[in-house]
Amino acid sequence: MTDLDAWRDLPADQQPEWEDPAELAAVIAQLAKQPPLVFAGECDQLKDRLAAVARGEAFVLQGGDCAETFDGSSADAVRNKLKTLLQMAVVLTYAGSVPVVKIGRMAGQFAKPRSKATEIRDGVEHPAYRGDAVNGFEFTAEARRYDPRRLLQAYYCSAMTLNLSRAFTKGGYADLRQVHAWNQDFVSSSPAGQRYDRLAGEIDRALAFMKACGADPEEFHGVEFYSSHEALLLEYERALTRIDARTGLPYDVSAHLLWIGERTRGLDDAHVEFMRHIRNPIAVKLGPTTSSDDVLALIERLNPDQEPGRLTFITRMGAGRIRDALPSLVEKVTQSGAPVAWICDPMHGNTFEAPSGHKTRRFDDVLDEVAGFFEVHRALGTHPGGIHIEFTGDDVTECVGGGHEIVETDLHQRYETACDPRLNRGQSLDLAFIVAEMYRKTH
Ligand SMILES: O=C[C@H](O)[C@H](O)COP(=O)(O)O
Ligand SMILES: C=C(OP(=O)(O)O)C(=O)O
Repeated sequence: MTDLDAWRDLPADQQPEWEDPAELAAVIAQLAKQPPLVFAGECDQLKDRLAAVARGEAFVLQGGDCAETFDGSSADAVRNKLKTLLQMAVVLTYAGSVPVVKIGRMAGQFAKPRSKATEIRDGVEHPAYRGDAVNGFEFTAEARRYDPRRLLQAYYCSAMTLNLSRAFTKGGYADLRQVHAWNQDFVSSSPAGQRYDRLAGEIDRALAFMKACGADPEEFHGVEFYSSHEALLLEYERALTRIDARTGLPYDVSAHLLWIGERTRGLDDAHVEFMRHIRNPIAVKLGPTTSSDDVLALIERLNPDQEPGRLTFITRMGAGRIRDALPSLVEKVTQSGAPVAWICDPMHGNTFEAPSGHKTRRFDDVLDEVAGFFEVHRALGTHPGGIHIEFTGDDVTECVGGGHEIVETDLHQRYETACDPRLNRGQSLDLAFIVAEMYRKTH
């Protein structure tokens, strides 16, 4: 058994108990023959970018659906998400004056850890929905059956999404001269759209000025875009791990960046063991109960050689906890000298159930957690390295508050998430403007 399989002997949480091991084995054998979705050289490039973030020279914008779905892997849905991400990135770059590393929570985010193994509705119990890679969202025995063939479908949908993303980000759509075009369907209908349009006007003038001066850099005509997802289903991630011909080292070619979730970051558990051996840049989610010893031990296990850009921490403490829970972690890591990037996920510590039964989040709590993140880093003289959000490019009504003032009784109108509530396009843009302002004030 190689190092890449050592996780098999360790406890692995959140793994579906597939009914038919032979069927799983056949699917895994198929997956192991599929072409890589990303290349090791691209993963190394992202590692370099994240090293710059850890040094305080760039900012990460990471986001996408809570749970991608097979039906949602359409050209329109992918374009809308990318468009929103690009708009947010432009706001952060221009108003925050910082290079932005753009990472989609896209092209692979098909598996979800759940708090409960089953769901009960009106006295009927079925397995919980664990993401389209595992079972279907519909509440029937058939849909909720764990079906390993879905892993192949997750691979194909990831390939499709990544192909579209590469085309959109390199094929002219992401050209900075399109800053107005990304907003055309949005401008008059929303305060965030109007504010964005004014900023786009300033960018247009700056571009015209630069062109008149003879400067038209290549970076203005496309963007670097990276994919990421939670490395939850270890059989899937292992099947997509390949030895890089250049270096002879293993990379998980299912995405550029993989992260370990809050529920599966046990030091001696399977997820940490698997991730220790792949050479991608990786991240770990840290919830409010994380101790500084946990963090130092994770660094020792996952990045013993202190490779810059290899390890990012995504904190998700909750708005009420971040100011107390984060400082000691940042202090201890800083004292240790380990080169880590810190990113704030202001979503996962701020979920609650509305009286209607919808899971939701308050936009103000999201802002407050980001504000707390900036305050802590400012006080400690460390770098607030980015944000990790759940958002969509559509006008859903899943989180309350924001410029359009969605209230709890509006949630049913367009509540479309397959798992946790996402910011809609207006809320995402509002957030980008506010974060840009916070960033500028810290620097
Ligand atoms: O996205 C994160 C988790 O999968 C999600 O918050 C779990 O939700 P649950 O508590 O409804 O299972
Ligand atoms: C499950 C997630 O988050 P966390 O591990 O932080 O709960 C997630 O980001 O989908």
